[in-house]
Order: sequence, then structure tokens, then C-alpha cells
Amino acid sequence: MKQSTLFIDKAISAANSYWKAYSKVPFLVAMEKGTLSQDAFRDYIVQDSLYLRAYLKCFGYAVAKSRTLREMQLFYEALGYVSDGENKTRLAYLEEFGLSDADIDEMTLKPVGKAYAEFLLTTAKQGTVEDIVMVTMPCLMGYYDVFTTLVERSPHLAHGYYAPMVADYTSSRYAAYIESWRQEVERLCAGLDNERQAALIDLFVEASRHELAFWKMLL
Ligand SMILES: Cc1ncc(C[n+]2csc(CCO)c2C)c(N)n1
Repeated sequence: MKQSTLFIDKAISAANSYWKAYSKVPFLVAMEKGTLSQDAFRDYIVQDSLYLRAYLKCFGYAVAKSRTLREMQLFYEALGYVSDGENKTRLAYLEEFGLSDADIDEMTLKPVGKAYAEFLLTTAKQGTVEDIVMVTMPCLMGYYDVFTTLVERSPHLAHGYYAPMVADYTSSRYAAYIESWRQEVERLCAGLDNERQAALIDLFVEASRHELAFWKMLL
């Protein structure tokens, strides 16, 4: 296979050791085997709901830091996409546990999730649009990678209790969304000098490390 020269693929290669580990974490293996407890899944939905609030704010910062109207629209749309798309499934699970987003507002992230959220928000506050993009991509792209790997390995996941969640992250709509971000990353980062590119890859790797820690925090 011809090796990709896209900037995003360079970043994913640099974070390869983390990405390879995602689908092997105890939480996901238990989900796959059908042994995950309701308590552990509830905890995930709660922690993830809290995490997503920080994640959404990053796109808010990106809107404010945009240099063109097109960039503003890109991040405004990303905010909408994450808030609507992701939310429906998450809200349905939350409801099943007798919780609402208002309840979540009163809850707190565990230290590992908090460290990830703080890393995202510090980068968003201090950084440029490119920094924000590279720090938010491991979440968006990593989930596609994780859930496509999982259903390939265990096709039954496309049907059971976790089906709505699995469908969200493996759909052709989601695949197209990822593809559009791969191209945006290229437009934004391909022309930057080596030093800037290296710094952006470092941010991507660091966010990937936090993603893995988040998965490991859950079980
Ligand atoms: C810790 C953590 N990391 C990644 C995601 C996945 N995710 C968050 S926003 C988004 C974009 C599309 O809705 C995706 C895929 C998550 N939920 N929680």
C-alpha cells in the first residue's frame, strides 16, 4: 500500500502506540463480551457527558479565534454536529439511568477525565485554530477507529444494547464527517513550517494519550 503523505496520517502514526491500545482496554473488551456492568456503563455515560461539555467549548474558542468567515462556519458547524449528533444517543442512555443533562451539570469529572478536559481547554484558550483542531481530532477520529475495529472483530455489537452508540460511530455519515475533517486538517496544516507541524503533532499525540487514559479510567 502506498504510504499516505497527509499531515493527519503523520500525526496518527506518531500516536500509533496509543491508537493501537484503544480497542484492547478492559472497558471495551467487557462491552464486547457482554460482561460490562450497568454501573460501569452508567459511569461512562456520566463521565463522557461531562467531558463533552469541555470538548464543545473548544469549538467555541475556535469560532472566536477564526480568521475567516469560512473557518467560523466550520467550527460553528462542528459545535452543532457534536452537540446534536452525539447527544441524541447519549441522552437516551442518560434517561434510561434516570438522569438528565441538568443532573449532569451538578456532577464532576474524575481526575483522569478532568486532566483531559483541562488539557483541551488550556490549549483552546492559549492556542491557535490549528492547535484546537489537532487537539480535538483524536477524540473525533479515534472513536471511528475504535468502533469500526470493534464491530469488525465482533459483529454482534451492531445489534445489542450498545447498537445505537456503535451505529453513531461507524455510520457512513460519520465516515464522511471524518473524511471532511481529514481534508480540513490538510488545508490548515500542510503549509506550516516544520517546527509548527512538529508542535501540532505533539498536541495530537498528547490528546491521544488522554483518550487512552480516559478509556482506562472506566474499568
Ligand atoms: C472521551 C471521549 N473521547 C471521544 C469521544 C467521541 N466524540 C466526542 S465528540 C465526537 C464528535 C462526533 O459527535 C466524538 C466522536 C467521546 N464521546 N468521549
